[in-house]
Amino acid sequence: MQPNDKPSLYDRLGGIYNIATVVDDFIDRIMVDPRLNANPRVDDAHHRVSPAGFKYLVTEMVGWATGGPQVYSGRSMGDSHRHLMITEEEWACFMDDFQQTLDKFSVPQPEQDELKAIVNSTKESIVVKPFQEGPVEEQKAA
Ligand code: HEM
Repeated sequence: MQPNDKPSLYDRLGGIYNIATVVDDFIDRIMVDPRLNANPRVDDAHHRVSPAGFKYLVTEMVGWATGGPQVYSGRSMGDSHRHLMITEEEWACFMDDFQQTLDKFSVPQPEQDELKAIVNSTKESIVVKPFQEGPVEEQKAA
């Protein structure tokens, strides 16, 4: 970081220990959220993947996306969610869980806004459009 540059979001969040703590709470929240597990594909995957591995990948991704030294090694958002057929309503529940976690750790508003913008940038790859099969990226490619 140059002396006059604004610190990265990663640094403003307090680095990987803080990020991992927030991800730990968030993943524990979403993996048992009955609103998300009402989708049988999500429920099945939430019982198939290990919480520790899931937390590892999401922590790595958030470190990478916020300007930290981590390099995300997981699958693309399309590849890891396409088969889940996630709806707009489920997306809203996921964001509600996210808000609860951000508030629990009193993440300041500017950093909350930046984190939500990062998460929202993945929405097109994750949420399916109503009345059509397949995620948005596939529909565009078609
Ligand atoms: C309603 C929203 C979402 C739900 C219900 C959901 C659920 C899931 C589930 C069940 C898996 C395991 C899939 C499998 O292995 O079959 C998964 C993987 C993953 N998700 Fe999500 N997800 C959502 C949104 C997001 C968002 C917004 C992000 C990040 C910005 C994210 C990051 C990841 C990552 C990093 C993985 C692991 C990828 C890999 O296995 O390589 N998810 N998600």
